[in-house]
Amino acid sequence: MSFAVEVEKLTYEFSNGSKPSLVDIDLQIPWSTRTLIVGANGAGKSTLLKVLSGKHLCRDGKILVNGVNPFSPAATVNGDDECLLTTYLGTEWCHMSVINRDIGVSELLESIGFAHFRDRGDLLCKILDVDLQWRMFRLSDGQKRRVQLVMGLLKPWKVLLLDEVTVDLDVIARSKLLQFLKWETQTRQCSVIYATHIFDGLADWPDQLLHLKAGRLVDLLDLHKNVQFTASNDSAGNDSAGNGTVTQTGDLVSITRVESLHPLAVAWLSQDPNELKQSSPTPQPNLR
Ligand SMILES: Nc1ncnc2c1ncn2[C@@H]1O[C@H](COP(=O)(O)OP(=O)(O)OP(=O)(O)O)[C@@H](O)[C@H]1O
Repeated sequence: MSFAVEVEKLTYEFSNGSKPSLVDIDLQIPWSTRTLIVGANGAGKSTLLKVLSGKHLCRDGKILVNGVNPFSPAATVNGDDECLLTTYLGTEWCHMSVINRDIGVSELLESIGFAHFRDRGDLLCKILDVDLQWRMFRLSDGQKRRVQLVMGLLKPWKVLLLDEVTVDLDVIARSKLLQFLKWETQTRQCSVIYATHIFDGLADWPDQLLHLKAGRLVDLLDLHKNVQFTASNDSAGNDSAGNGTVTQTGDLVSITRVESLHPLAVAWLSQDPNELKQSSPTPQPNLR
């Protein structure tokens, strides 16, 4: 199969929506790659990930994941019962009720086939520092999220759709998780698509960057070809707060000083429509 994901002329509108949440999207995501989706609140990131996961039926446009329509009941990985076509880990998944129950972590993991995927499960527990002796109701939010991630990633997938599920993780756990996902894409044929507002530690993680703006795909950058980080400390290259700045010459985006995608996300989003900005002035605090 040539691409992990192929999308043509995809337009999607919720049945109760007043306008389409995704408009005329064309996209090809190669195998063994990591894609980051950048966009303002409401830009369509979650909707795109859910459509790709087969959660929403999309009548307009073509969507293929591993060559099959992810909404189709027959959307499985040909000849491989051990691998899921897609895994979507998003907000609703984060709120699964079982994580607050008085249940042991090993019992919880056994109930979803830990024994069958023992090597992968042990590796995930090690990476996410999960102790099988823990009891769920005694854990912190971040520890619960780590157990959930072990559960969500236990069964291998062809395409992983991550909808900002790392907010509760400490920096070490997040970094190890990102390294694990990178290793996965390098060692078996799979791809990861990750929507996030947190750009720390991501500079050398993605292969490509998508920018969604009001449901449209407005930028698609190949990180290896179109983005460079320059080491210059010269003040002309930085904003007043000393953060990196972004300049674009043709297809090449240069990010100065900081090796981070944060300045690029800020540059993109600062040009995006923001209904709040247009409708009312920012309220000023009353300091009297
Ligand atoms: N269940 C729904 N019913 C109707 N409209 C929806 C629904 N979910 C999302 N939308 C609309 O679709 C558009 C895209 O929403 P989406 O959740 O995909 O944005 P997002 O980029 O993931 O935003 P955020 O960064 O806030 O998570 C928004 O205009 C939103 O109001």
